[in-house]
Amino acid sequence: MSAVLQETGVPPATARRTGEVILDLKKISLSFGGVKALTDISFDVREHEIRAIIGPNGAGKSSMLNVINGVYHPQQGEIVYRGVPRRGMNTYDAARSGIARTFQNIALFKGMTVLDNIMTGRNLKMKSNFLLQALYWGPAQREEMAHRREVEKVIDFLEIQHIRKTPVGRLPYGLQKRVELGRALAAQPEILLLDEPMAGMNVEEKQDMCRFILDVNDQFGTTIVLIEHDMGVVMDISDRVVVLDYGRKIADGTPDEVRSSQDVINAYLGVAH
Ligand SMILES: Nc1ncnc2c1ncn2[C@@H]1O[C@H](COP(=O)(O)OP(=O)(O)OP(=O)(O)O)[C@@H](O)[C@H]1O
Repeated sequence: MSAVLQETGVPPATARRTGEVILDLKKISLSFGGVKALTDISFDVREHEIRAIIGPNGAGKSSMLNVINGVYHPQQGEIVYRGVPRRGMNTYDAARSGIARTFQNIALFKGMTVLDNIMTGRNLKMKSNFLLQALYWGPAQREEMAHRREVEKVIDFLEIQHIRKTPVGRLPYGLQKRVELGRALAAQPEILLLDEPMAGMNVEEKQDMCRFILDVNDQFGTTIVLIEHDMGVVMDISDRVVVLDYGRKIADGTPDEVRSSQDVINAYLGVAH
C-alpha cells in the first residue's frame, strides 16, 4: 500500500463489491480534424466500481471523460448507460441522468463562498420557476431550504464547516479541489467523473482526497471514473484500470494485471511503437 493510503484505514479495492455494468463504451473513435484523439476504444464501468483511466500525456484520457459526459460526440461508437444507448447526449442530458464531473483545472466561482459554490451543484434539482425564486416566496422558500439542508450534509461529509462562508478564491488549492468535489456531490450523482483530483496536491492533501473518494464510493455507493497521474493512488484505490496510449486502449484489468503488462511498461518508458 502506498504512503498516500497508509493512514486512511480504508479497505483495499479487492474488498469492495461491484455490481452490473452501468456504463458501456463500445468502439469509440473521436477525431479533431486530422488528430485522432480516440481510436476504437471499448470498456465498461460496473456499478459501485472505482474505475481509473490512465496513460501518458496526450493519450486521450480527458477526451474520454468528455465523451462520457457529452462534451464531445464521437464520430463512431456507442455509449450505453443503464442499458440504453445514448446518441447525441449533451452535457445537460448527462447531468440530468446522474453523471457529474470535476475538472482538471478548478472550475469554481472564486468570488463566491464555499456554501454558494456547492449550492450551484443543486441547480438541476431545483423545480420552482424563476418568478417564485425571485420573490423567494412559498414553495420556492421551502425548496431552497431543502436544498440548503442537502448542501449542509455535503459540507459536513467533506469536513469543511469552518470555511463554509469563505470565498473560494481565498482557499488553498487542496481545499478548492475539495469544494469542487462537494459541488459535484451536491448533485447526488450515480456516476462521478474526476479529472485528476489529486493534481498539484501535497501528500497530506492527497491522503484527504483519497479518503473522501473512497468514502463517497463506500457510503453513497457512487460509481467513480477517475483520471489520475499518481500511480500509487491509482493502484491503491481502483478496482479496475483502463490504459490509453496515443488514443488507443493498450490494457484493461485489475491494478496487478495492468502493472505487469509489457505494453503499459513500454508506454510509460516511452518505447517507440
Ligand atoms: N478540443 C480539441 N481540439 C483539438 N485537439 C484536441 C482537443 N482536445 C484534445 N485534443 C487532442 O487529442 C489528443 C488527446 O488529448 P487529451 O487531452 O484527451 O489527452 P490526455 O490523456 O487527457 O492528456 P493529459 O494527460 O496531458 O491531460 C491530444 O493530441 C490533444 O492535443
